Amino acid sequence: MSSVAVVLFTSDLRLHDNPVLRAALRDADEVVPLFVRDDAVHRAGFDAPNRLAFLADCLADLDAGLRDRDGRLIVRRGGTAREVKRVVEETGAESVHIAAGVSGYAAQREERVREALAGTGCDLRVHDAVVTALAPGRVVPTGGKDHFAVFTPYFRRWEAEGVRGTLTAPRTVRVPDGVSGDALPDRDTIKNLSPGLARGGEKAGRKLVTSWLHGPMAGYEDGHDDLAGDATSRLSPHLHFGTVSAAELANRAREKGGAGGEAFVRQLAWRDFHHQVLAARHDASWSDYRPRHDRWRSDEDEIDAWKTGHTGYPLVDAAMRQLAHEGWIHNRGRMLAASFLTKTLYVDWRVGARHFLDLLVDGDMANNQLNWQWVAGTGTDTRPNRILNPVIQGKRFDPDGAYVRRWVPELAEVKKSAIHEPWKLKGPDRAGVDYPDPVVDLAEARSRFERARGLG
Ligand SMILES: Cc1cc2nc3c(=O)[nH]c(=O)nc-3n(C[C@H](O)[C@H](O)[C@H](O)COP(=O)(O)OP(=O)(O)OC[C@H]3O[C@@H](n4cnc5c(N)ncnc54)[C@H](O)[C@@H]3O)c2cc1C
Repeated sequence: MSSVAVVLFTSDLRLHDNPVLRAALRDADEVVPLFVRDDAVHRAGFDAPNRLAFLADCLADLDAGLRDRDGRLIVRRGGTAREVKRVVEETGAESVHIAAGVSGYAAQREERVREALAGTGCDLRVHDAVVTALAPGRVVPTGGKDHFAVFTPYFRRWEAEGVRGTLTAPRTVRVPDGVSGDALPDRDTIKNLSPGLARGGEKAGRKLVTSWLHGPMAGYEDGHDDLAGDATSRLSPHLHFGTVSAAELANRAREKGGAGGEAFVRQLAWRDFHHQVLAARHDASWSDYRPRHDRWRSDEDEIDAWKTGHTGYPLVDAAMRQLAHEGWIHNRGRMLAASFLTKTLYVDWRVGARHFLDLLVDGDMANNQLNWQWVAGTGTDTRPNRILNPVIQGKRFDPDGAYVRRWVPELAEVKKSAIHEPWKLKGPDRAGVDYPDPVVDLAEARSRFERARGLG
């Protein structure tokens, strides 16, 4: 009789460089490639339409890739532990393989699967360095701490440790007969999608990687902050869903080398850095990593102006409108939008993080929550009280105003000298522009924040 293993796909929706799939294929003659659409994700409001649509693409592509290899994807809906147990009982599987996750949800899911399998004779095997390039906890600071709280020393150790080797995709995946699944989710039935949403799937991800490595990555060091140039990889949703492997990407970028390659690999280490923080501190998803005793403001009109891109600060508004349109924002735009909400308006970072999670196609517990905390000064930033000024940021990172004009069409005709300060326009020039006055005065907002943090 053939032996069977289950591969429980989670944030690793790929066939290339997938240690989970490879290990299952080594263990058994036949493999059940399983994805469970867990009701808990829905209950937590984490299946936002943009991510659900991207996920639908990923699952369809994974299924197609498996079919090319004589297999298929089994999708089930319900509780993950219950569905895994059912598949184990139906197939007599002797092992279940899963990637180690970093969030509280992932830890709980793993625990529930372990409990469900207890007494069945089927082992749970958890694989590291699947979701991240380097496994969380693989490098730790001297002195007994379980994670790094500062990026630079982490990065030194990350680089010295090196990333595991890349694995090839399997040629054949034999799936036992008679295992039933639900229909794949249908992207076309998902409502409230951002109109400019990217397409998901491993094929799309690998294509993007190849064109990135052989082209724009060379200019990444100089160009990564140029908002209008849009010269970053846009690989974040693929890394989030695991259609692109972080380890393989780091290896390939390193091989390609150059200043662009090095700068890009450093960003992948930032991703690992936030993941190792969350793995050690699940509470940092929604609680201050370093409490500053903030007594946040909550003005609904101001929050609404921020969400809809009507704060009167062009660069903030451009970023927020890009979010609504694409479900994605350039990193510089994310930093500015988050600084404006948490420091200029002095609104709780959780309000902003929730809104980003509702729209971002790459919305991710580690990267979103910990970057929000970093910007809010409740996280790992060693300068927690810095405030980004939207006018200065605009002049520096969008000097011609091309990014603002792209996303805030009301300002399309405004001349370069006033594009980041349209309130300075006079008479008919101002009257002809249907754009709000600033929601807050920057100097007053700065004093308010500094007082609140006990600095002034
Ligand atoms: C407030 C805020 C919220 C954010 N929310 C998310 C999120 O939900 N999901 C997410 O993937 N990223 C998030 N980021 C990090 C970063 O903005 C995005 O990863 C990046 O803009 C994605 O674009 P890219 O793929 O073109 O990045 P590139 O510049 O091409 O970088 C390559 C990869 O490195 C990683 N990376 C880059 N910058 C960071 C960073 N600061 N922290 C962690 N990883 C990084 C990402 O995986 C990215 O895809 C957030 C940043 C801020 C300031």
